[in-house]
Amino acid sequence: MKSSEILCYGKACDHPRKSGTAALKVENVSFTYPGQNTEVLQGVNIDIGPGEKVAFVGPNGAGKSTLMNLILGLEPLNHGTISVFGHDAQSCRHRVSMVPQKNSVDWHFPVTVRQVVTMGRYVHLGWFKKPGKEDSEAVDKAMETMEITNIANRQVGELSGGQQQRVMLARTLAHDADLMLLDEPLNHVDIATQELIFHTIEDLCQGGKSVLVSTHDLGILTVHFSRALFLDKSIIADGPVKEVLTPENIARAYGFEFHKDKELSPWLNGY
Ligand SMILES: Nc1ncnc2c1ncn2[C@@H]1O[C@H](COP(=O)(O)OP(=O)(O)OP(=O)(O)O)[C@@H](O)[C@H]1O
Repeated sequence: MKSSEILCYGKACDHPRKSGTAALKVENVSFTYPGQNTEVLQGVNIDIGPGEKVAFVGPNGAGKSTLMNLILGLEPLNHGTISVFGHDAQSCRHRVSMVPQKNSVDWHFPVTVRQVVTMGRYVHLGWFKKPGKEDSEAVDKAMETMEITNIANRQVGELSGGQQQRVMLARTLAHDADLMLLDEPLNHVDIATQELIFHTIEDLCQGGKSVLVSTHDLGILTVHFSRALFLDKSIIADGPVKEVLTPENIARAYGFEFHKDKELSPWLNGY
């Protein structure tokens, strides 16, 4: 995926949020990439409310990034519907922001940290209007939250993996979307950055934002999430972490056989 696609938000719509509607509603979505003949998503249904923080779990190739790209409108939908706060997701792209997987961004793009974070404001501005005081303040605040103010003038290509991840999160904060899709935000980050990311997500959800976080780290589910969605082309399980994080569901999602008598990893004991 090109940086220009990831950084494109589409036109801001002025549809008010419909009261009582889900932040995200995915209904019967199936998807096949153009020119391919295998479905990568099959009959997916998801309903996420305002203020919810949901872990999105599944093996490599399960379709997590594909679904996030469909929600953001980066791929055209083949089958089913996706709505955001009661409106067709395609017409409400400014309400949704995404932190893409780190390796899907072209980090050689010659821009500074501050310029990337400011891109989060273009959805409110359009590409041709200059950022004003309010935008500048939003950018400052986002950089402060992600603790990157001291590297504001550095080129993003020169940064470490963890610093780049903080920059992409700051851009999302500056965007101030209502639904945030974070695609493996914990990859390449140290424990301090992980903690910062979790605290930030928690604050966002307390403020009514909805956040969907894809992760391969099942160990964090019980600590940081109350709800988890297991996907492997179709939804394998969806519900409170305490109920869905079972050896059977993990085995189903990751496609291995579960033996009751086999010893499990320590963090699964008790499930
Ligand atoms: N542009 C594309 N064209 C064709 N097939 C694609 C494309 N992008 C992804 N795929 C395929 O779609 C399937 C789902 O991939 P996707 O990246 O959505 O999975 P994922 O769950 O995000 O995996 P991971 O955990 O490894 O990031 C895979 O089989 C992948 O090969």
